[in-house]
Amino acid sequence: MTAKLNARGDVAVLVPAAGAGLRLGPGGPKALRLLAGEPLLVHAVRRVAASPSVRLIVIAAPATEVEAVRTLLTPVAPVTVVAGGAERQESVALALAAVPPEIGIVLVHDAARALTPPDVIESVAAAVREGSPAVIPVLPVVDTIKEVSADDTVLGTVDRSVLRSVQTPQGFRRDVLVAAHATAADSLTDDAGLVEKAGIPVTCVPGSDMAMKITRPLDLFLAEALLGSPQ
Ligand SMILES: Nc1ccn([C@@H]2O[C@H](COP(=O)(O)OP(=O)(O)OP(=O)(O)O)[C@@H](O)[C@H]2O)c(=O)n1
Ligand SMILES: C[C@](O)(CO)[C@H](O)COP(=O)(O)O
Repeated sequence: MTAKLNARGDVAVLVPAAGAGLRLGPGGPKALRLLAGEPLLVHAVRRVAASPSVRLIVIAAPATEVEAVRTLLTPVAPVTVVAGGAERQESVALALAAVPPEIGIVLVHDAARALTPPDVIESVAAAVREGSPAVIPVLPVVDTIKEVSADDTVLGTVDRSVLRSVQTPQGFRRDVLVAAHATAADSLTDDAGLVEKAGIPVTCVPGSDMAMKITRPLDLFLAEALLGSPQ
């Protein structure tokens, strides 16, 4: 059954899903790779659609898979599908262009973080609604972190108490995200980075182990185990 989105919701979620998944190895675009028999994108969109704040979902799909992604997601949730770009940042900008101006809160959420629970999506949206212009879910860093030189000599040990591992969804006031993308001079790995560069404060909220990014082959095994664990 297709999940209905909340017509009274105030949030659009952009789902960049156009990446090749090179680090995952051969097997086609990562968002369409299977986890427990279903594409990662289906897992991700199902959880986004279960978030009561969400009124609109825009997917940036691999350019050759736009129709296939529309067909794939028809039984899952009503979505808008656009062709993504060569870089993640371009895919996000293309999806952002499909958000009507009356939606004031925009979240950007990697298809690769396929198991992110709806409550993380809700807490990011709530923090933007309560007045933060930009919000990111984070986890503490658990390893000791070293700074090293190009020849692998240790230069020093970084104070990890001031570091955070950053997840998605990242949430923004729509005007803040639009301005950050419009003025972006460099390619950055996340959207909050663009907002930081514009001098706008970015607030952290707790992330979740379930929001891990499926990047390497090991991550698929870990995600499959997480799916089977009590959540
Ligand atoms: N041109 C791109 C590149 C990435 N993404 C999306 O951005 C998210 C985070 O990217 P990452 O996990 O690094 O995915 P890939 O770029 O596919 O991975 P790799 O670097 O291993 O190829 C993913 O959902 C991916 O589909 C995108 O929409 N468009
Ligand atoms: C946006 C992101 O998921 C935050 O951790 C991440 O930066 C995606 O990009 P990457 O290509 O894996 O660096």
